[in-house]
Amino acid sequence: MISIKEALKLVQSQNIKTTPVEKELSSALGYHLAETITAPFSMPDFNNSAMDGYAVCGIYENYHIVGEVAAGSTVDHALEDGQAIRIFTGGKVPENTTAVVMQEKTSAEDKQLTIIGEIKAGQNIRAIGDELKKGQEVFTTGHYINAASLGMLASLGKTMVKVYEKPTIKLITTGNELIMPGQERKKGQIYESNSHALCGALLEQGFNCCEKQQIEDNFELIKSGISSYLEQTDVLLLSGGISVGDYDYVKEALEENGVKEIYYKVFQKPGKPLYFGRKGDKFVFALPGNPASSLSCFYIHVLPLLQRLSGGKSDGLPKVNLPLTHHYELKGDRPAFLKASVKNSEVTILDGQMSSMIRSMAIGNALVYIPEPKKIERGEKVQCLLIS
Ligand SMILES: Nc1nc2c(c(=O)[nH]1)N[C@H]1C(S)=C(S)[C@@H](COP(=O)(O)OP(=O)(O)OC[C@H]3O[C@@H](n4cnc5c(N)ncnc54)[C@H](O)[C@@H]3O)O[C@H]1N2
Ligand code: MOO
Repeated sequence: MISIKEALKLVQSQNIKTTPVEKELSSALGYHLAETITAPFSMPDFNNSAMDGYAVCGIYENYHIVGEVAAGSTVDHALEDGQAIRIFTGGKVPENTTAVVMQEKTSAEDKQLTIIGEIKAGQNIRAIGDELKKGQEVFTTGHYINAASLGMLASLGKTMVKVYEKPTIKLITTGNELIMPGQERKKGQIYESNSHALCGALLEQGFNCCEKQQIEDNFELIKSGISSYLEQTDVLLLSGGISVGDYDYVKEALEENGVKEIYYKVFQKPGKPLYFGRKGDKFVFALPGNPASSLSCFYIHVLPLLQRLSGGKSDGLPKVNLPLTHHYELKGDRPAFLKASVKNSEVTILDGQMSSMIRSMAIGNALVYIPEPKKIERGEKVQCLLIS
């Protein structure tokens, strides 16, 4: 059995292959850049008005109005001393403009403009290069494309960007006791739920479960299920059948498929019988079947690999240290990831910590990591992994 730190390091140290692809900007949300972006022109690349008002030349109380500049007008204007021009937000500021005065601080009659209050040179002018200079680095390789990045890239005139492809992911759930929601259930059977939680977690984190299947506890069926999925996917996830029971066939079926074990069993709760292996460029995680174990193992151990495979720089869920709202004692012997709720910059460890219990995870939004069994006082800071 290895420690959590060792397990994470083993994932982190894998040689991986990332694939750069060209994507249209409209479908690049959630990807990581596979190129460095530099500004092809300054932003803004013409001096423009930050207000609806008047561009004025010189600092006076009265000006002579000589015309108008609407946003989008490409006509070149030049002001002379004592002249003003009507201008609108985003409009190109004429040559020789001293400042732009917002409409509310002026009064205009015929061609005569009177200023109310003081004018400061340069006011309300968005100058060339204020945000970016031509040639300046905008984003580096690995940058995560969020909504604002799409806006930034579009404002630089980009229609295509080079991003890292995301890994393809398939999921096999195993267990004779599992039936599908909607089917009639007999005592001894339960509804298969892990695939729903795992596919949801994948989506939540920007990945897709391309295909999933449920296989009964039958060695040959599990072996051939693994074989066909492994051929077509970058990452194979399995749930259940990875412990030591007589019907736990997953580990052996993976071996028979030529998957090399990187680790098996992590000293943690939940998720002790976690398996990680690889075959060539393909990675396999066999997650323990208990619902909370499989989902926590996904967030803690699978997500960092998926992030690396998609060219990202993050290392799993975001982490913060927050004070606990109550006293807590971690019993047992294993380091634990406890289902918790973060609210108002504090964290509460929830009831229902057993590996079979998923409701506490559903109503919570974080996992609290406690590295060893101990008593923790109210107000003491603990590490929180933020799920949402
Ligand atoms: N003798 C030992 N028994 C167990 C050990 C151990 O060390 N020695 N470890 C326990 C721990 S810890 C875990 S976690 C589980 C993991 O076992 P498996 O990965 O083999 O999972 P299963 O036995 O198939 O299932 C466990 C549990 O979860 C339910 N389950 C499974 N798949 C699903 C699904 N897709 N949807 C909903 N629920 C699912 C299943 O019915 C079982 O109740 O092993 C312990 N045992
Ligand atoms: O590791 Mo298991 O997930 O404790 O029940």
